[in-house]
Amino acid sequence: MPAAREDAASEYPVIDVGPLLSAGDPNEDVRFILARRREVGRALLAACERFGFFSIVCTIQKESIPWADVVDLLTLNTRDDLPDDFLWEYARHDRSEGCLIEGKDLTFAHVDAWFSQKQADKDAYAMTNGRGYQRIGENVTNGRRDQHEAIDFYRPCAVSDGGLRAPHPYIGPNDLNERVDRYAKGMTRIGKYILRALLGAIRKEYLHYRIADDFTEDILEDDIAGCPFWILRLINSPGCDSDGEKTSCGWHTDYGLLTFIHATHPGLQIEVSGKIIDVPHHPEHMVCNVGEMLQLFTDDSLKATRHRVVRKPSDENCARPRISIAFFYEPNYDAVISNRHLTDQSALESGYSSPREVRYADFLRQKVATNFAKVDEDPRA
Ligand SMILES: O=C(O)CCC(=O)C(=O)O
Ligand SMILES: [Fe+2]
Repeated sequence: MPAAREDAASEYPVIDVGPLLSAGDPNEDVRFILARRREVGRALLAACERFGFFSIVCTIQKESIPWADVVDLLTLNTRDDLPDDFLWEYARHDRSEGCLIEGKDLTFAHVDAWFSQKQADKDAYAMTNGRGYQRIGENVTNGRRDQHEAIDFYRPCAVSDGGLRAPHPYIGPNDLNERVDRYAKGMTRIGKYILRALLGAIRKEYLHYRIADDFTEDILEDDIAGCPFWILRLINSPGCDSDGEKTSCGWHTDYGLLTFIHATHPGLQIEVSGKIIDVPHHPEHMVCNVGEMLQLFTDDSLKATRHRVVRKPSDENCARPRISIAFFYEPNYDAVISNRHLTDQSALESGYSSPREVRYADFLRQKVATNFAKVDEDPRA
């Protein structure tokens, strides 16, 4: 194993994406602002190539802004253009009186409250067509039952093709649907800023690649991810006792462009160059990882890394349930994703790369079908 890989765990990247989300000081020379953004793009690219995973923080005006506030502020701001000066204004504001928002954000407490209902009440919203509530053991990875319960929400769209698109599942008389929609709106923006920074870095750095003429920072805006599908998955993983580990979610890769995970406790592990790394947990960090569609789009240069979630007796508060909010930023539902925009020239010449394409909706449907595949025992037994 190359020496550079040996201390991979200690080099797990934590990236400040503040410069992408805020224009910064209006009095500052715009060249410095752009240079800072390019630097973030390069850091994101290096992280995606080497780990396929990284954690993000948002610092504005030397202050670390909690993700709940970032997401809420991006949701409130209806401007579509970049740069966005909203967060800069927020950081200048006296926040001693608390959050500016009227409490519409999606918090762990909301998720916990939903899962704390009686089993029969949750079962009333059981999953249909990929959306809705799943009991512990109903989600299956690699033929094994995952030890978590979850609710899946999909981007609300009209059902037009008999596919997985549909309105939200009905999940009971509370405002979780509304909170999910708001969270998704803010997270979609964050996903878009990060993807743009990544594509910009690729164009500058990938001199050894064949880059299609239409490959610009805007390429994802229309047919590929102009109207991105999303899945928001609320997950409750029971704690473990001193008897041993509990696999909340088995080894897998994610399907789409980028995944964002915000969780109450540690448990996420990734496999990098054959080594298993515990993703450092920090309550203010959001974990981000590359999905299979982004790996395909970049001709495998960005990695959809295998990961799992395991509750370990050695982790702090291991007996407590772990709540996670996983936001999957996906391509347009109907997008056809191919590797034609970015081709590793040497891999093409040596026969390691060939043209590939998939229709995202077909890919997703097939993946969802596998996730809830039958196993021998009855999950409700
Ligand atoms: O619960 C988590 O932290 C992540 C779960 C996960 O990897 C997934 O749902 O794809
Ligand atoms: Fe995942």
